[in-house]
Amino acid sequence: MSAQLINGKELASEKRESMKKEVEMLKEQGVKPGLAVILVGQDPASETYVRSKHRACENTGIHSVSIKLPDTVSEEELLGHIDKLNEDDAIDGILVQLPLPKHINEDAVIERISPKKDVDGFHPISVGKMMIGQETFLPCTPHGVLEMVRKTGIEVSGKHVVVIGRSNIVGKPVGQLFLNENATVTYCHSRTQNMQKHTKDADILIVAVGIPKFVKDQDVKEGAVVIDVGINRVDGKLCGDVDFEEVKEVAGAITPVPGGVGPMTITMLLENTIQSAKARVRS
Ligand SMILES: Nc1nc2c(c(=O)[nH]1)N[C@@H](CN(C=O)c1ccc(C(=O)N[C@@H](CCC(=O)O)C(=O)O)cc1)CN2
Ligand SMILES: [Mg+2]
Repeated sequence: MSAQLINGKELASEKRESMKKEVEMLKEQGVKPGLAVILVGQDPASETYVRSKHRACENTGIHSVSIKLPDTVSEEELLGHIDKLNEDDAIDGILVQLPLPKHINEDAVIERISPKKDVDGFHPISVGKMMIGQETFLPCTPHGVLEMVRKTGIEVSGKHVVVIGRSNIVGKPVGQLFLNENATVTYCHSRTQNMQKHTKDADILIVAVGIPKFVKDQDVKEGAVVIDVGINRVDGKLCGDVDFEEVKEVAGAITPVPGGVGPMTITMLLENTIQSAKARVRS
């Protein structure tokens, strides 16, 4: 393998160590950061992610509250839970695990969360602030991606960043975050013609397309940084959207799956929760 491995698990645990200290300092000032996680239904992957979030909170000293609702819950009842959490002074961050069952309007749910507690960074106010470069909660996966690229030590300013995927959770915001860092950003998606022409020109290639091993060695420029946001289960095994075995021979640096972007997503959620608790201290 010629590429540098960008180890998300390691970076996440380094960051969590310094977060523990920040939480201790907040507690000395009488504030214990609190996160509420709402899970609707019993999707096994979502249950795993929610468990990981609670475990990460526990290890960092953050108080976490779990609200589990059946997949038959009405939108109104779910919104009622959010209203209560918005008013709860012990809660600094609220998140609703996505995806939600089809009968619930995801946009309405996200918009009900107070922007002051929007630690996922999905609320239109948070998204708008990020777009115009104002301080706000940054969405966790895109922020984790930026931190991982920073870890490689390569300068982002002026680089060509190509994003494959345009979801509201990852693709669109990750491109915006890199634009805010003065990168030149290209988005590729299902309607893009001659995608390889774009990907082959990327200094930093970010892949969030949801197709196992979609990116092959011939799609990547020699020495590029390749960030794989995909998490796919194939024959009971996890793999990303990048064909790791092929691409690692061409890339300059690459993230693995598992152990890459995933652990950083949860770490950036902790960071947002701590940021929100700090705002509580100041208020
Ligand atoms: N409300 C939200 N919903 C969802 C988000 C989100 O940020 N907020 N992101 C994803 C799921 N997600 C967090 O919620 C998440 C996904 C993956 C991982 C992770 O650590 N993955 C591990 C592999 C774990 C496994 O065995 O499956 C890895 O990549 O190493 C953490 C968080 C969608 N929903
Ligand atoms: Mg090949």
